[in-house]
Amino acid sequence: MSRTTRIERYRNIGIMAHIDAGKTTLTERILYFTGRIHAMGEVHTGSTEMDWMVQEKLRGITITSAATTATWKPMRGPFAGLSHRINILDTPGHVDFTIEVERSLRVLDGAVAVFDASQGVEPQSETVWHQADRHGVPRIAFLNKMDKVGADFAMCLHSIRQRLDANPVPVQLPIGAGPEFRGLIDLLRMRAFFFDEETGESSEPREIPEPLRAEAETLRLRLIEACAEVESTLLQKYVEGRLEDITEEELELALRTGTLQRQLVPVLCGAAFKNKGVRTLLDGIINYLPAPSDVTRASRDEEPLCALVFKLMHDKAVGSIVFLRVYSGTLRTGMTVLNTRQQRRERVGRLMFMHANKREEVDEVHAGDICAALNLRGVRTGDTLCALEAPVVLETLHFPEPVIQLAVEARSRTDQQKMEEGLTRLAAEDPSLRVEVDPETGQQLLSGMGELHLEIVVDRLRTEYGVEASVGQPKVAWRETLRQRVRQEYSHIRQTGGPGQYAQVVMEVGPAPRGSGLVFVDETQGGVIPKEFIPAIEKGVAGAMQRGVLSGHPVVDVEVRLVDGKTHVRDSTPQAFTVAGSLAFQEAARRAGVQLLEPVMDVEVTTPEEFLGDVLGDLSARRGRVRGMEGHGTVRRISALVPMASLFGYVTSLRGRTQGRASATLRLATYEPVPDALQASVLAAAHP
Ligand SMILES: Nc1nc2c(ncn2[C@@H]2O[C@H](COP(=O)(O)OP(=O)(O)OP(=O)(O)O)[C@@H](O)[C@H]2O)c(=O)[nH]1
Repeated sequence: MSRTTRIERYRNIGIMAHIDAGKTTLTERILYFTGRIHAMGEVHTGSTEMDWMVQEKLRGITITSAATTATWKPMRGPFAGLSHRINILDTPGHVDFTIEVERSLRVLDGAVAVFDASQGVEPQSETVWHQADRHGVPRIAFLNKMDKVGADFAMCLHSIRQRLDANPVPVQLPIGAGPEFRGLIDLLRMRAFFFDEETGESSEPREIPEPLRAEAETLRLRLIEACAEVESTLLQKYVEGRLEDITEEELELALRTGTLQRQLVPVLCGAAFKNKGVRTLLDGIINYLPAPSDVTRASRDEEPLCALVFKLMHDKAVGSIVFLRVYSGTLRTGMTVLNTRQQRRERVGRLMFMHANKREEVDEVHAGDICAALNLRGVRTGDTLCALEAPVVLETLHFPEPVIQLAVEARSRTDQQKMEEGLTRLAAEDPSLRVEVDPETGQQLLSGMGELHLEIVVDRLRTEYGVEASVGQPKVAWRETLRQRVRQEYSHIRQTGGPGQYAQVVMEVGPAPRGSGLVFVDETQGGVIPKEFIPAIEKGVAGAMQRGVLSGHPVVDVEVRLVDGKTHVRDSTPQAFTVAGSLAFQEAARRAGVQLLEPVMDVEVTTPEEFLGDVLGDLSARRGRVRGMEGHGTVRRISALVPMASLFGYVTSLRGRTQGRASATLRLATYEPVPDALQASVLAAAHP
């Protein structure tokens, strides 16, 4: 099957938002308007097409970023009347699932940021916005819930400017707000549209209502100014005062250029729930967000294949599903490709497009496509698949560090096996979940991004794998690092019976800056240790760091300088040097002194003013340091740094003390040294 839609007419987009801003409802309406589904699901009845996993239905929140495809012909703008293909990557709004946001951002070309118009920018949208900044993703903003009491267009623009440091440029002005939200003024055409209350469809264009004329004109001028900063021809007309010569097309194109260059963010609004503003948003997606060919020049079908694996999923019926974004070339079933990261060849089995929980099988996919492949066995998230003759490695995904740990134990021997299998699959799907076995207790240890994250893993073990597990108390995922620099000599010599082992190393071991992991430098001279043994030594050090020295938690941020060593002609082997590296490091770490580090979270609490004192008192009792506070109406937003160790159950306790009216988001800010008294008690608990 050859390409059906030209690559210039693709839009690979994500929809990002704070939890409850209406992302699922909006996605659903988009699928409805683009003819993909015929019945509209409602989130509260648990029937939406995107939220298809059981837990998602039960909890009403979006966990998995499913990819889905839709077709849209914009009514107006430079692409009017042309059929476009929109691939939507759903991204969750909850902070415990940043990995999902991160992997979507890695493969999408543009995004719609959805805000609750009565709230403005909320903490999680801020986090996701900055993640998108890091990935250089062009965005448009959609102010949803304009029908809600308290919806405030001007407040939202202000908060986008202030909190996101962005340049919001409204292309619409709402007519009324809250229950009075009746229509939109199109600031490019300077016409008004009114909604049908039943269907949400807009009327024929009309005159702008007199009371809104002045505001519309001010905003249009603001729009022209923003476009003039992007396009010099517009600037000319603007400075010469020839505003009436500026055409709608010129403005559309300047808005597109400005969005692609990330100089501005077009702002649209509506109420997804009532179908209001969804069609104009779809037009906006096509008109302002980039095609794959705007982002990567080489994205052509004739180029050699290059694709990124951004997600793995296990499906009971078909087995492992690998989600791919094709950057260039064509991928066909039966083709052999190279997985450059794993250094192995893969034969491509079945290929398909995913429409939420339905699948469309195809025999080839092209540059720009987001698709799923079955039975690619050795593939991991972040791998690159490419043509055998043109190997490349794409930058992999950034996996967040886990902050908490949970021991789980199967209730029976048969469950044990099912649990191991289930955990292996869940960890393959979710690289932010780590699974290991506690060497002392033999229990499975799960490490993850937060309490909710691990709760869901345990829940999935039960519902998808039928495993009843006993779950321990969640613990902090501590880290160790070294207190000072030491010089360490170590000889590993075994010469009794059989082939001997001989390896001697001399290294300087000490702390390295936060976030550097292991910095290993070979400074040996004159070939005292042959080059082929150096990686073996590094492997030994890395293994010892992973196992930890005092508490069984990994050692991080260490510099190791290999300065000297000795070999034996017959008895020196890579294995002997790995052992020497490992034991030298352990000895050095003990002498240098181990400092326990703890994850410190960035906590953002939104609370009604009346609970402010109580919330602050509680944060300080939890060793929290308040960094900032701001108010919006009677609602206060507090930002604080709090150690993970004192945050267990925080969200539940916060709800309890504020009658369910305050909310909080937590994300890892940094690792900090643990106070000595606490370190002593953690170590005592590790070695009772
Ligand atoms: N008043 C009003 N409510 C809306 C609108 N859109 C969505 N909602 C409601 O807001 C709530 C949250 O909507 P969702 O679509 O689940 O939000 P979400 O952002 O997908 O939430 P998560 O998946 O949990 O991140 C639901 O109760 C919706 O019915 C709207 O336009 N107006």
